[in-house]
Amino acid sequence: MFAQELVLKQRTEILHALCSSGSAELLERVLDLMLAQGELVWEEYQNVQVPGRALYTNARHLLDLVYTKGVDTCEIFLAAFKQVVPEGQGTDLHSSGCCVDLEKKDASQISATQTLLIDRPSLVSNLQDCIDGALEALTVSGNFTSADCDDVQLPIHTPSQQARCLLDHIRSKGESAAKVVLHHIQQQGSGASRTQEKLTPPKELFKYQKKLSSSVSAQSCFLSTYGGTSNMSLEDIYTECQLELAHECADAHGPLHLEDIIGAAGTVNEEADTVLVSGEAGSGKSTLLQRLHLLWARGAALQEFLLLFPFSCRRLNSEHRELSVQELLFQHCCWPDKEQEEIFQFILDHPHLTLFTFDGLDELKQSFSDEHRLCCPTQRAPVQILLFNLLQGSLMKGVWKVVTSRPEAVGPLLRKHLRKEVFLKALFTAPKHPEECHGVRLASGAPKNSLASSHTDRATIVKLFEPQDTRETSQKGQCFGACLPATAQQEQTQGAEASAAKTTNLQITATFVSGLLSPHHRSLWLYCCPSSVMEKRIKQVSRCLSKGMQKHFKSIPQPVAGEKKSMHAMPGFVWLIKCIYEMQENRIAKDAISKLDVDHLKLTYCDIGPVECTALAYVLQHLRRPVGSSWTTTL
Ligand SMILES: Nc1ncnc2c1ncn2[C@@H]1O[C@H](COP(=O)(O)OP(=O)(O)OP(=O)(O)O)[C@@H](O)[C@H]1O
Repeated sequence: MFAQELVLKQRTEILHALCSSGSAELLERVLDLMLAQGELVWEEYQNVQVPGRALYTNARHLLDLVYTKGVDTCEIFLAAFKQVVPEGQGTDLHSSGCCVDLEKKDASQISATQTLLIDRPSLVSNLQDCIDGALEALTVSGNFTSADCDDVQLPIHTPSQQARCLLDHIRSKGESAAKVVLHHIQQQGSGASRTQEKLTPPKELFKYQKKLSSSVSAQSCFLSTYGGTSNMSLEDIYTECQLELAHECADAHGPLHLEDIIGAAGTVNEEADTVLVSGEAGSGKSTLLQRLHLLWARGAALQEFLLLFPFSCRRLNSEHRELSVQELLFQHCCWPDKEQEEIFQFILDHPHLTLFTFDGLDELKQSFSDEHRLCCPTQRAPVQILLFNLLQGSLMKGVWKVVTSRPEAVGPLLRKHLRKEVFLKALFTAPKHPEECHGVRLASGAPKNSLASSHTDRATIVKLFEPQDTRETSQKGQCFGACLPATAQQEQTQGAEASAAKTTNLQITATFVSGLLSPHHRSLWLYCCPSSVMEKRIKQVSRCLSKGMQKHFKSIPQPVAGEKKSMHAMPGFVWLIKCIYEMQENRIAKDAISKLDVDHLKLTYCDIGPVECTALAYVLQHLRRPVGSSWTTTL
């Protein structure tokens, strides 16, 4: 009760101490402390701090509020008052000995938005020195508009009021804005001292940053299915994956998150700037990178980087010109409309604000070598040489690089240039929507066609591919088409209404099963069915594939007079070819293709990638006339 009485009895003195200077600073600092302690909720704070109202009125309002909230709040108020108002300013409160100590709450386990509240008093003081930089970072990341900046920078605001106003705006912007500003303040504390520089990006850089992030966002918001036949929103299907540091690390607590890929945990070489994300085939490396790109472009992660340049090693293979790093960045990722030199110079001057990602190092035609050294960013060289020099840091030292690869493609030569390595482990994760097979990994670290673990209940896998309605058999029919007996074909007709997504899933399953039937994997079946049954199934499937092919060939229209007979490979044909390839039985390939009688096979517009090419080569080598004067393959 004592604290409450003091607030009442010393009201005049408290008001005088807080307001007599005419500046709102003391009152605002008391409010900061009370917010940080959780003694005032946001609405109460706003009710006290009414802009344009007399300072004394605001202070009176606070005293009324504190008094009505009770003795605990009064104690916290008095503690805040003592901390803010210098001793001997007309009150006896400093000697009253009635108040509690203000606690510093633990901000390590909470969100960035909560941290802004809990650390408000110190953030207000830290921000005063870097308001401009913080506003720039918030604008560049797309969290603040120029109107927000104008609000903060109103000439009537003192520097501390600008800081408070900025924090208040961030509250309405959410977690990503809070992270940006916290990171910025942290950089000013540690990063700025590292470089002893003030960040002054040229105007044109902001425009370029905007163009780059919108192009990265557009590239990364859809994910192709593994079969490459359709696109789905990454946001809808993305499932968190399991990451693990390659090296034991004392400071790693709890699961690793996407952003930890760039974090300090697991660092083995402080001097290196390249992080390797390794994982088996199909474990989700490209998808993870795509997710990182999308989060960055939307301002939700990696906001410490102003620029992010995504590269695909597969695509780099087809770049046959010699390029400089500048040309590589601008021609392969995003072209600056103006001031290219100025923008590139900014990147060179602030390498730690740029991130390069290279997806699929294992797909690069050349394996990593550090023989050909290059350190001049304007010197031209083959792109592989540029890439190797970027990874080892002889070019663009200080720029962060994240590279993904299957583990077998990373040798000791590259390993010595790695800052750290993170393993991507596949998870058995249920998809967000039952009809999607995305997000389902069948085995951690297993090859695509081994059983796309013993810990998994087989029924779970089967269930994931099950259609959700009663037309189950009919949809199976879609997948195996001509392979089924007449009754099933009837059902297939009904199944034609089933969605394309389900068909794709079933096709992937069938391709997967074909792989399991290959001589290499056949032994795996022995755990679940006797070999006589297996043999029967293999015959059945090869008959089905052969029939499927014949049916396809029969549908090829006869040539018009005077023209060669030609066939356009349709997705169904390519799928059958892939199944035959997966089965790895020459006999089936030979049998299936023996009756193909066309002079011209067109492969345009049917999504032929490296996997499809390999499968086509495997099967088409058995053509009766594989290369002939009348044979043309258009790719
Ligand atoms: N996190 C995820 N959430 C949902 N689906 C995913 C996820 N990761 C992967 N997938 C699915 O698995 C497929 C294969 O993933 P991805 O291409 O990323 O693997 P990868 O490790 O890069 O394979 P590779 O080594 O063959 O290049 C994707 O097309 C996608 O359908």
